[in-house]
Amino acid sequence: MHILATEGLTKRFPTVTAVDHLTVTVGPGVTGLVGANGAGKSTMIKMMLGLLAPSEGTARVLGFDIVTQGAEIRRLVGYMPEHECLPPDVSATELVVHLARMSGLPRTAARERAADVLRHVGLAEERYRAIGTYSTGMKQRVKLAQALVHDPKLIFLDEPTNGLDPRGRDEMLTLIRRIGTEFGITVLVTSHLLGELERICDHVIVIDAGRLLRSSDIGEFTQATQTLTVEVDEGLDELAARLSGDGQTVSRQGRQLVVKVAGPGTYDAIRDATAELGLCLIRLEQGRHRIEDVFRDEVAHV
Ligand SMILES: Nc1ncnc2c1ncn2[C@@H]1O[C@H](COP(=O)(O)OP(=O)(O)OP(=O)(O)O)[C@@H](O)[C@H]1O
Repeated sequence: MHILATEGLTKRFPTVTAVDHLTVTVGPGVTGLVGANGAGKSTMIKMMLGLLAPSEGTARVLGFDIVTQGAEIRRLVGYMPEHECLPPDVSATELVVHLARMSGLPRTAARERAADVLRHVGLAEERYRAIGTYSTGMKQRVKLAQALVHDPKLIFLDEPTNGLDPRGRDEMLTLIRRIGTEFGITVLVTSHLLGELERICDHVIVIDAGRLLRSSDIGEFTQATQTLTVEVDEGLDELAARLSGDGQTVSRQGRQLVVKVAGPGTYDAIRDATAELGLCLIRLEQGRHRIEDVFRDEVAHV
């Protein structure tokens, strides 16, 4: 079942075509929309919300037409915008309760629902403090909470990890994955950082200059390769020499060795070599294609 489907969707601004004949579908689960800055991700989301009219083409979100049924779509969809847009003088609780009331919830239900979502996104006592005093990570959580408060079927998250430090980024990604799996809400999340979506998405759509480069399940992006990545605490050069001498094809990548799998004997050779050299094996893992590799290769072919 398609949650969202576009057909030749195009948006032209006076000097740039932001979205260019995009035909794509999104199903349930967590989908990543990936592209460099300016690729057209935010423009695409604004069209999906019925806030920006397409120049050409059509699209349906949850079965509703984006041109004529924007209000129906916004009733069922949550939106976390990219840019800072929160009023500094009110608390997270006040803002989220207010937005719950605006979406039609009675006063008591709005309070309860706001408390629930703020707890889910990890805002505790600070939710009573003015938003102007929050860190970037806390503000991102408030933006996420307001996107969830009316119990949407689908949410659009525009660069939710922007401005976060590595730990905040990690926590936000875990939260997004939970929203997709535990709450059963379909998620479309954008990022210009290709690698970070690998962890949380079921499906990835890659766009470049408004055009579709690729739309695939995550497994197809990160298929197993016929290599093993080996990491030891020290003695990497010794190990490389020993494995090469043993007839294995070995290359060094930073602090790791990449060993071509010639057959089951490759695993034995690595085990025996590390044991005989008395090295401490930290990692032995099957190599995988990373989204970055796929993206780089496909952009190179455009
Ligand atoms: N209202 C507008 N008027 C004119 N040009 C616009 C407008 N909105 C976006 N653009 C242009 O359209 C292109 C796509 O912008 P968009 O914001 O959709 O990209 P993006 O992939 O979301 O990137 P970013 O993460 O940097 O926002 C850019 O060249 C941008 O300058």
